[in-house]
Amino acid sequence: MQTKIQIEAAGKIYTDGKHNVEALRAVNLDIAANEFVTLVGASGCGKSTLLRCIGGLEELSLGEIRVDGRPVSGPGVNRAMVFQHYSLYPWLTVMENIKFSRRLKVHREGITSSDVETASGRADALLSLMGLNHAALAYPDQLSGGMQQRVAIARALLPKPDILLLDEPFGALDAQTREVMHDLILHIFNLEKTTNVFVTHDVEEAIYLGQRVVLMAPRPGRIDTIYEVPLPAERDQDMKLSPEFIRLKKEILQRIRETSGMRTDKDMLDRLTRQTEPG
Ligand SMILES: Nc1ncnc2c1ncn2[C@@H]1O[C@H](COP(=O)(O)OP(=O)(O)OP(=O)(O)O)[C@@H](O)[C@H]1O
Repeated sequence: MQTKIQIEAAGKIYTDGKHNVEALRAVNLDIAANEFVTLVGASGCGKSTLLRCIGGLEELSLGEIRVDGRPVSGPGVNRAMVFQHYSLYPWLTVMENIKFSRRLKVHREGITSSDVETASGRADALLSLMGLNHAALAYPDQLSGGMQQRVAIARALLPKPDILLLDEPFGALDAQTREVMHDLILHIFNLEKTTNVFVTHDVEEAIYLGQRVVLMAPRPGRIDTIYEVPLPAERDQDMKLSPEFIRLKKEILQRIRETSGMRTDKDMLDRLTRQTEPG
């Protein structure tokens, strides 16, 4: 098993000069090439921070992240990010959006126009893969949320990244569209052989997509538990009804509740009832 991403004693402290927030403490994690890892945990446990540090959008305060053995010191074309908000350019068509990063690089890094031609072939292929051929000339505001996110994913895949970093990419979509997107993202993962790190609040999504689910805990942000997902590599929606799936979902949800520092509903109800009882 070849290690793709090594996270070693990673720490991140945000400070505004007066207050410090320890967003990550002593995070250690190795992610193999062509592995699909999902990150879950209570709000504020550092999932997005960790993803942004892998992407090079944020600098660690302590420790190191290496990709292919080389320390991450900023963003790179080998690591593409997809966010919850599609961040498409409203004045560009679908196809122009997909090719946009390539166009920018022509100016910035002296990529030749023949590189751009090759990218155009790939852009066409990605457009079909996403089922968006009919929408190539449409503008983002003419598309549904699911279609916009497919454009954002195609744009991220255009430069053939080895690593896809996804921050709640389906968080704004309705349940049916999410299911379709889950199968699409798994299909792309198998085709493109990327290494995926996927942040989500949705435990079911984390289990369905991930080979491992990394549960993080807040204050300070840290890894609490790593779960191997006991499902066959080839997923299908019916697996969500299997006893292993349901058992793991329960276990992870329970642990998120325990680590979130919030009281369980029953505790809270008992307390409220006591406070409102007369005498
Ligand atoms: N730019 C920033 N400046 C200061 N504090 C920050 C910044 N970004 C994140 N934080 C803090 O760091 C901690 C971790 O935040 P982060 O967004 O990584 O968590 P998360 O697990 O992704 O949360 P959520 O699930 O709510 O999106 C939180 O306490 C957050 O308030």
